[in-house]
Amino acid sequence: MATENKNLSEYDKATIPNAKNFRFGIVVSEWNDTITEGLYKGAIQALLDNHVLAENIIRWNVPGSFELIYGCKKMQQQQVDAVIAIGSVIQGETKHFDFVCEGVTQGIKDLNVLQNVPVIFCVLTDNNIQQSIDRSGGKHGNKGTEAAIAAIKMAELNK
Ligand SMILES: Nc1c(NC[C@H](O)[C@H](O)[C@H](O)CO)[nH]c(=O)[nH]c1=O
Ligand SMILES: CC(=O)[C@@H](O)COP(=O)(O)O
Repeated sequence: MATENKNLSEYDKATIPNAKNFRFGIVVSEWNDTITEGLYKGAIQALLDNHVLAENIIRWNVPGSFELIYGCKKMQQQQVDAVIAIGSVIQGETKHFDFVCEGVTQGIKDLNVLQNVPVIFCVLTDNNIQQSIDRSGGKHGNKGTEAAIAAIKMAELNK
């Protein structure tokens, strides 16, 4: 099912574990920060709505999505139950988009394989800014919300 056929912000609260005892790390890329801040807002709201305590959420910024790999690796060491990687990669004139997207995807996959703290992939990889707007609080909802719910579920799984 493509994103256009579902709303990223919708979830059944009855199916979400109570997250009041969980700690979360959120690493936010500064590239396309109007988008990444929108994703962050969605994630924070969903965590708080599911009883996560504000003092149990750590936020770090990194320059771009490629640096999410290193930032999340360090965040895994902060006694958190899950990490959320937030980025926005938008196609430009060159193939750089392909390399950034592939690199961050593989890097975050590796962190999930090599370490015992789940890292949630909240990285938009869009053809244009409108697609990013639509997925960070626009008509398709907020991928940050989706990522926060995934983080709670994975933290519960990892208990
Ligand atoms: N073009 C985008 C980038 N590029 C920067 C890289 O992520 C990285 O910071 C740089 O190559 C230095 O290592 N990053 C994004 O997050 N989004 C983009 O659209
Ligand atoms: C994803 C990118 O690195 C890209 O937005 C950079 O733009 P360009 O390919 O025009 O250099």
